Amino acid sequence: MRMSAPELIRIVSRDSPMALAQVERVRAELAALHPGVRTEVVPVRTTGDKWLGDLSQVEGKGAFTKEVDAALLSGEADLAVHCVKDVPADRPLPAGTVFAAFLKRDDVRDALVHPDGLTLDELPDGTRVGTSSVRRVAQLAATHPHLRCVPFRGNANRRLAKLAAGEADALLLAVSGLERIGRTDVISEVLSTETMTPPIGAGILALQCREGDRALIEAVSALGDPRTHREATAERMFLHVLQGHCNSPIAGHAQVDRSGELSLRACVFTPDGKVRLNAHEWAGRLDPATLGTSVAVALLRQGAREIIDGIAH
Ligand SMILES: NCc1[nH]cc(CCC(=O)O)c1CC(=O)O
Repeated sequence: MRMSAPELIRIVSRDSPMALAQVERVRAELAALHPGVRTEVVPVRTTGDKWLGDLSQVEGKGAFTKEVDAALLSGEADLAVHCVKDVPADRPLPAGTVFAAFLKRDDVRDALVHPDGLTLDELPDGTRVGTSSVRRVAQLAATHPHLRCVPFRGNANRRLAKLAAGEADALLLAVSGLERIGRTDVISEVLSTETMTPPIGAGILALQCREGDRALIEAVSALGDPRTHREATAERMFLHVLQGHCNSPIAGHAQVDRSGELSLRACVFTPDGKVRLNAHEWAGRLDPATLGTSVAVALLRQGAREIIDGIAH
């Protein structure tokens, strides 16, 4: 039996400009699919937005999702929009919630932002690159050891403002994030995924609902993209099996190619970038979650556990 779509959907998300732009995308896609449905936005400020110090001191990654999940579970809102990248994968989703859809994936690549338009290879010795991401720091240390990473947190708009104020000489930011806040004009170079392997879930938005909300789940599941679903599933299972923490330099990119084949390329680094473990496998007849498991096991066999557990968090 087809249930009728709810009359009102209250959408909760972080209150950063990027997060609110994400919500507008969801509202536009919902309006196209269900013209009769009204939507309301419930913005919340998360611990990760308030705390600009080291994330490991505020329970790591859940810092960007905890308050959003709470609003969903308490019934203040019906639908949460998350960057998959910010949703912890080492533990299950909060009990009572499910992903109802993964929206079509955006650009997965990172961009260099340099005020004078230099590329990564053109940056002079000692250039201060603003990033707090252990994944970006480790990869830059390996390939561009003459650059100096300086801790840089806050939402993308605030990071651009801090760059303009001279707190760093260059920045690394996700292309998809800059697209969402309408600031691709600041990009001086888009880095290939070989130069900078993306994080798990890069460029993917997930819609999360209460598990029992069947009518809503049915109404929003049509916004999901099957190919993105396969990629997100492989990447999240990979991270789940590795049990990485917020200070683990882990990167991974699953991709469905033109023939429909799913592959996953992933790496684990030491924080100084001196050791890099690599694995790259095709799914063949494996389902996406099993591919994620297989790639994680390949890295564990190479010593990933020792690297991850050896990093303080
Ligand atoms: N850490 C914040 C965050 N969470 C998701 C994105 C980018 C957008 C995405 O990958 O969905 C960003 C900004 C960045 O890393 O530059």
